Amino acid sequence: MASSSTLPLCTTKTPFSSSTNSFFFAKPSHLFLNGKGNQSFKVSCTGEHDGNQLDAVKEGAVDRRNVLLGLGGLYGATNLAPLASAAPVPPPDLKSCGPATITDGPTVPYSCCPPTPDDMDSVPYYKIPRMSKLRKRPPAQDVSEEYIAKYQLATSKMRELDKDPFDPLGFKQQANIHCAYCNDAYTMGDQKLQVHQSWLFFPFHRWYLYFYERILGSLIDDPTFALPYWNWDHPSGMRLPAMFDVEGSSLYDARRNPHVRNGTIIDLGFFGDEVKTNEIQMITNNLILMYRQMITNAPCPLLFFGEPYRFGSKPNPGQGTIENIPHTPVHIWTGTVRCTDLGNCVPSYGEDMGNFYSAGLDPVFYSHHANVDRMWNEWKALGGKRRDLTDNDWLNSEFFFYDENRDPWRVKVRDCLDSKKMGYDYEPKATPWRNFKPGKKTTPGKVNLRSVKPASKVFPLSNLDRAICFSIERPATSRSQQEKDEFEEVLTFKNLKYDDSKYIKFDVFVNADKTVNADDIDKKEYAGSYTSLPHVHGPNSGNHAVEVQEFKLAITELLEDCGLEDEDIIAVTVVPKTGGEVVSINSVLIELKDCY
Ligand SMILES: O=C1C=CC=CC1=O
Ligand SMILES: [Cu+2]
Repeated sequence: MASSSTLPLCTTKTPFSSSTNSFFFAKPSHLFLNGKGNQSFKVSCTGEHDGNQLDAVKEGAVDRRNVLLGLGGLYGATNLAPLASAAPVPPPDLKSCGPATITDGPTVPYSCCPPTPDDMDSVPYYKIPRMSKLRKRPPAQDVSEEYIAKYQLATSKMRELDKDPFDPLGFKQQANIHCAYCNDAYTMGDQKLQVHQSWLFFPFHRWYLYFYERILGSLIDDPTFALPYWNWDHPSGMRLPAMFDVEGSSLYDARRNPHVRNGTIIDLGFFGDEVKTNEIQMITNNLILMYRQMITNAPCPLLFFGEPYRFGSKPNPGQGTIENIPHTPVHIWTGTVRCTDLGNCVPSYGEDMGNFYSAGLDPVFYSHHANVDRMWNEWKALGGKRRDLTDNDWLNSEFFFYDENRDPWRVKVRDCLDSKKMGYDYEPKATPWRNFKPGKKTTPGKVNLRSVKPASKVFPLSNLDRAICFSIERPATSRSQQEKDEFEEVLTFKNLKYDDSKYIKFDVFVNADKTVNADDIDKKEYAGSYTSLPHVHGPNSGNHAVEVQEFKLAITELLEDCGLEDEDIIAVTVVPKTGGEVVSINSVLIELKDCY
């Protein structure tokens, strides 16, 4: 599909009072108006893109600078969405379900398509049945033997249904749901559908677990049955829950990394780079990561949920903080790693948990995602600007599932925002990470900026094969609390390019130098990490180059903690952990961004 590379032409018929008023596309679906004070505006954009005539007009009044204007139907060409109108992601058309494409997986064609209803168009919208009693999901490390026996029985009954490979309630068919939605089996317009690396991540997995749990309950005739959550955000849950590690049990999976079996403390940042440290430090690192991903780096909805993903969008627009870490590292830590006979073990899509197509074949997947889902509730409970997105393209996106009666249903994101309304909740467990601000300040005072190159001399960076340290200007200093409440200070890495057949991870520190020990992230200067999984590619897909527009880290709180708020220039250090040699970064800047 030929696509023009220019953005639609927009003109403002706006009685702006001064020449400083201008506008620009800062995100494909958002237009920023640089304006001051109160004023009315009318922006009309006309343009043509791929045969779609665009006519979008938005009127209104703005009352502050840098207003964020969501021009409903307007997209920048980079989004490749139909410019005539924005649209939510529709449910997959099962008739177009095709073979999965899998990296490092089976070489033979692998199908994970579910049985197709006769008439897809007549599949109705699901209505959540009334529940007399909430199902309460327990922390996996605290359940009784009786509960474990019940869960084992339900899972073995589900596995027995595999005797009919087309029974939608079978264990393999249930695992194939994840494969179909993640390994290119479904298309969306002329793109492949992928529910990871975007704002669909949380709602898709919530609906997925909702039906999985109800099917298990129906198999043991217990509508109150609730999945256990792998409580990896609490020190007592930072190991593989014992119930999954009993050989011969229906909850066991032989295809796991051997290190999960001896009660090893999990590394919630694992990307194949074994951190050499002791258990206490690992638990500390894990709690620091949880604090950064739930609090420091996720003050705003899009930073938590992930980037917009609409009808026609390319897959993988960008992941939220929790999908990034700890969700993906838990997958990779649990899945097998391939070791050469020289003992060089690297994660390489290790089944089951480490590969999209097979992750659901490990029963612990559903407990892992139960805790990911619990983080959605915990994040909103933190308050501030932490709330659900209000974009209708998110709210009206849809998925398709079979229920416990083998009936096909369409479901919407907007109907899964409140787990209690869906009939389940989580048994409470302490969240020690809430107050676990990094304690140590590694760099006394300020890094000596005279010995550090400015970002303009370091970027564009052709590869990240070693730690780099650079200085960068801030857009404002000594910001008032009101300004900090209104605009988040964000460190943004622009146009990352890399070979996405590789695992990528790098850590970011503010006001630390290149000698910083990245295995001990209990330091105020640790800002966060970028991670990327190898993405699946079809056969003969050739070049695996991918370009990620932005990687953002919210640093308002970190600057406060490090006593840097009055500095107009700060030092940033980037430490490669996995795959840095194939990463290039075009530029880095610090910007003030509206929290949306
Ligand atoms: O979401 C996933 C991330 C990594 C590997 C498998 C998954 O399902
Ligand atoms: Cu997952």
